Amino acid sequence: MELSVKGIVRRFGQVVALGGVDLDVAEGEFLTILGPSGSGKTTLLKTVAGFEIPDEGRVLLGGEDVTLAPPRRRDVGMVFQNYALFPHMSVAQNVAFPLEMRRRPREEIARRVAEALRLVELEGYGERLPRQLSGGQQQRVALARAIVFGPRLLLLDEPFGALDRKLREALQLEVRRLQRRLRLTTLFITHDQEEALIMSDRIAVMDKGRIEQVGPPGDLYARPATRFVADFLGESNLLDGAARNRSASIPGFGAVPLPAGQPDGPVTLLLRPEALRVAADAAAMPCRGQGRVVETVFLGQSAKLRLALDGGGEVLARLSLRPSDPPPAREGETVAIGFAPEDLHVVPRG
Ligand SMILES: Nc1ncnc2c1ncn2[C@@H]1O[C@H](COP(=O)(O)OP(=O)(O)OP(=O)(O)O)[C@@H](O)[C@H]1O
Repeated sequence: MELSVKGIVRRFGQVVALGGVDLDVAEGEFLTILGPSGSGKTTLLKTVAGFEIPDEGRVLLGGEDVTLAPPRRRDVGMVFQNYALFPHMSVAQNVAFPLEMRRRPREEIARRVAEALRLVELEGYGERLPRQLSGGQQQRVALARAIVFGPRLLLLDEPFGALDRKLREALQLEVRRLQRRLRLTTLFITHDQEEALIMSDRIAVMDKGRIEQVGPPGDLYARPATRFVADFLGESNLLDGAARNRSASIPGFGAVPLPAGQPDGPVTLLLRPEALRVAADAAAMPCRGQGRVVETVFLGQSAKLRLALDGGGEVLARLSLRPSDPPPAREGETVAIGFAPEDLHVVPRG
């Protein structure tokens, strides 16, 4: 493993910011830490960077224990939300800074700075000052500065947070391409689940100083290990029912079949909104109920329907639409709702 975090505990007085975190990041991997505000993401990143010393646990980089090593000894490149470029230095001087610190020869600095600026598509911007650049360009300079010295690990803490949506999407893809091309081992922090799904090889979902689950985006989305992960990553219907003899009775839908090995007792089932069908499309589905359309939201390529179930409770359906499709249902209308049992996922814990 390029980066291994083992049993990290960090307390601030009564607050347990990190409550025993284990994490491995492979060489060339893009791993995202996703979690709500206050879950401990930044504290974890700072511990890896060397700005925080943990109360317990170890940080290994390339097999070497760096838990107590100062940041400059760790060979880690970093980009934060708020640019943090040196305002009085030109773009080229900003990018050259890590190489100057390492006392690299002048020709090497010139060559590497030019190459880094080319990689972030800012050739010809070397003489400008940061304030003469847009927010997105400044973040690209910060990225060039973070990679110019060939770091062993790249740390990104909400680097697109201050940018508008269009620019953020463009930079997300740009960073991803660059990261793949250079095979940079990357630890990325965000609270934006969509961003995590787009960027990552794997996602680690954090809550209250702990990692709830780690896995590829598709796995976490389809098979969340906890209620928190199911809820935090994507939109979800969490249906509480009672399991008995490989089926569960769910209010509004009656008995639905469960996978083998499911013990009897209370069970929480995840049903993603896109698994639901309504009105005529529901007829062919093995599991069916009925509900009243409480709200419809048109989203262009899809529509979102909030439905009040006959048995009490609500579910959210997401229906994909073709341009020629009529509206799927009107508010106030009562419609059939259906789904296939293989789209149910039993949420294991919590
Ligand atoms: N220096 C500090 N002193 C006291 N408490 C701290 C300190 N740094 C972090 N904390 C607390 O530790 C917890 C985790 O904070 P952290 O900044 O790591 O969360 P986060 O997930 O990065 O949040 P955000 O997304 O809002 O940045 C919070 O409860 C925070 O208030």
